[in-house]
Amino acid sequence: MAEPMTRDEIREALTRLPGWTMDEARDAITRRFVFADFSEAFGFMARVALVAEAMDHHPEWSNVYRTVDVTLTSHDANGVTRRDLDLARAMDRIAGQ
Ligand SMILES: C[C@H](O)[C@H](O)[C@H]1CNC2=NC(N)=NC(=O)C2=N1
Repeated sequence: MAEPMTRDEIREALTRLPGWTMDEARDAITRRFVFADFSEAFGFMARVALVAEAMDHHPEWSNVYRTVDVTLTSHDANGVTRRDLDLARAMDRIAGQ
């Protein structure tokens, strides 16, 4: 089982992922992405889905029109691991935000 990161380690890593915040209650990191319209939002999700599958690490997310709310946590570690940070970085790159 992967080891979860400490809250201090997560906090330090999030200084380089400014759009993301810690959800301590859920031992996760979260971010809200807002796009120009639904088509952009869904295109983002489609591209992220392929990256997540390739990483074998998947987001918990919901989409309402042009907004995508994302929660990342590592289920097998019951907490945040480097895989969550890697996926967050990939999502930011894909979103261009
Ligand atoms: C069997 C499969 O490899 C595992 O369930 C992977 C899939 N995607 C995953 N995604 C996330 N977020 N956490 C996991 O622990 C995880 N495990």
